[in-house]
Amino acid sequence: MTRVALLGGGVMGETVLGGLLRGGYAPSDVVVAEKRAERAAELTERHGVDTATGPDAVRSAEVVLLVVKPQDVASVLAEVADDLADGVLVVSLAAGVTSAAIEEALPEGTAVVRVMPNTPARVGQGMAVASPGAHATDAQLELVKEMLGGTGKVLVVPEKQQDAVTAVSGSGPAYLFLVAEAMTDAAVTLGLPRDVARELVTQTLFGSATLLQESGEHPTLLREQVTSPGGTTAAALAALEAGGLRTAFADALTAARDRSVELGG
Ligand SMILES: NC(=O)C1=CN([C@@H]2O[C@H](COP(=O)(O)OP(=O)(O)OC[C@H]3O[C@@H](n4cnc5c(N)ncnc54)[C@H](OP(=O)(O)O)[C@@H]3O)[C@@H](O)[C@H]2O)C=CC1
Ligand SMILES: O=C(O)[C@@H]1CCC=N1
Repeated sequence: MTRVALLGGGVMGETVLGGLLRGGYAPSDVVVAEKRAERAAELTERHGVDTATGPDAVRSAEVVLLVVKPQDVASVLAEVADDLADGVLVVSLAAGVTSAAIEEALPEGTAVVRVMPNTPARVGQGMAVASPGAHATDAQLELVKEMLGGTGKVLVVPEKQQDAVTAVSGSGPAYLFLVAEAMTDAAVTLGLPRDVARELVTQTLFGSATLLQESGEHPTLLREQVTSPGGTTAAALAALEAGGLRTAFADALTAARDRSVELGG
């Protein structure tokens, strides 16, 4: 199996690690470099992986996964640049940071692939979107797709689309969790017990996403099928439109896209 160094063992680092292990990687194939010692120990205990400093982790790695905050990418690259193995593939999961900026910080010709994952990868239902940098080969892109297979779906797009992708699928789970929270609170306000409200909301989101996925039908059609003339749904949708839901989503995704561009500096 490909030898992997994972730099940054936070929320997304552990999520990707879980996906690798689910996809057939052994804990001995992966070494993690994580700044916080207690967090590194936690990852060893939970997943059985070794931890090391950044330079030690990358020395024998064929693939280096960069999973630190965008603001920390430059410093982590400076830390490991001299220790990268020949022919290494660097895969960055950092929002906003371009493959060109990473290539610039590494030895000439280093292969880079930029990826935007999301947290449903924790349960194997992630959406990861990959874009090859200037020096990544088709075989390296295939390797990335294969490596991320255990996290869920993987799509390849031109890198110029990555800031918009980040706004949609990268940050997207947070919007839907906010909807779940808001619906649950509203259900409690209507008098339902909280555990019942939570189950109704969770299964409704899960069922609706599954229907959208499996039917292949347009969301407008599926929405219309729920909306009986003069009924309850029409009343609710009118209130959501009056509350500016569509504009709020358009503004939210634009703000996320703009922030991604900004993080790329
Ligand atoms: N969370 C998400 O849903 C998604 C995140 N991403 C991207 O993934 C990346 C990581 O995000 P996330 O996991 O949420 O962030 P976290 O802050 O949870 O994880 C980053 C980890 O890296 C550590 N770290 C910082 N510098 C170094 C270093 N030099 N060597 C080793 N470890 C280091 C941090 O320690 P410390 O906290 O002490 O700095 C922290 O534990 C980001 O770039 C983000 O844009 C992409 C898509 C979705
Ligand atoms: O909020 C963030 O910046 C990261 C990137 C996408 C999801 N979380």
